[in-house]
Amino acid sequence: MTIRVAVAGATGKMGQLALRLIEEAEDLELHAALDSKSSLDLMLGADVAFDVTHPGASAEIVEFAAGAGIPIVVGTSGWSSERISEISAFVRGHADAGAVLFIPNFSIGSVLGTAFAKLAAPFFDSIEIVEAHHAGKVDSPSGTAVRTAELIGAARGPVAAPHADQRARGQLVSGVPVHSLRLAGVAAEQRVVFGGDGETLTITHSTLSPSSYEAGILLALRSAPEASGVTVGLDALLDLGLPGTVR
Ligand SMILES: NC(=O)C1=CN([C@@H]2O[C@H](COP(=O)(O)OP(=O)(O)OC[C@H]3O[C@@H](n4cnc5c(N)ncnc54)[C@H](OP(=O)(O)O)[C@@H]3O)[C@@H](O)[C@H]2O)C=CC1
Ligand SMILES: O=C(O)C1=N[C@H](C(=O)O)C[C@H](O)C1
Repeated sequence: MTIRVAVAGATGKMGQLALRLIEEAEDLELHAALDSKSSLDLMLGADVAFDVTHPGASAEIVEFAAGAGIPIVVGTSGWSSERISEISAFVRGHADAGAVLFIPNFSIGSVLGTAFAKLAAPFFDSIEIVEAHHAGKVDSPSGTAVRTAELIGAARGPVAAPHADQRARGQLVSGVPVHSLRLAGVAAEQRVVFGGDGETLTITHSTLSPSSYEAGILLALRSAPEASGVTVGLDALLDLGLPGTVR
């Protein structure tokens, strides 16, 4: 069966990547390509919608697609668990709502890095995240850092974050200090640093090329038609084979 995909954010870097993947895949077909000026009605009739736009635009796109019964894969950042809860309530309240798959990071290395961080979290009292992205990124902290911090917070409760009221100590997300760098020359990188008794552990993931997102985008697009409700994270679509699966 061919899956017809409507791409929101089609003129952007991620949107262009999605268009190429859809063109190359025999089981995917482009239904519509939307930019910031497009009517969302263009999505109607698609089997799956793909949102890679702007944190300020994503909620309207997600609600439109879900409300129209179109499953949507959301790659746009800026979705905290609090905002996701609002969409979950919306989906629960609409019997015919399309499924919503929030994927903070399509890269398998990043997903594993987050899973390893969740695994390590109960063993360390000091945990901080340093993320670096290209200078054009409009949101901070990154969606990946928010997701990682939320999973760490859920796995262990509060971390030790001395003097967290000082601005240079970062932004607390689920009690975890997150430091965001925005630098020319960088694509994306995340370091989760754990401080213990006489030791530190650092889990680093570096995105070197957008090709790292390709397999995850294809997996999410192919999974969406069969999905229901709200899913968060590519790990939910993968068998990571780790204890304490990252949910
Ligand atoms: N989940 C993941 O693995 C990844 C997620 N991302 C996230 O994806 C998003 C897009 O990233 P990227 O492609 O680099 O961004 P770009 O700036 O390259 O592209 C943004 C796209 O969104 C559109 N857009 C901007 N504002 C609006 C609006 N108000 N309504 C509708 N469409 C709008 C733009 O259209 P126009 O041309 O008309 O302005 C453009 O097509 C970001 O949130 C980023 O953090 C990025 C990489 C990986
Ligand atoms: O804007 C980006 O580039 C990225 N955004 C996502 C995020 O906010 O985590 C994913 C990836 O880090 C690239």
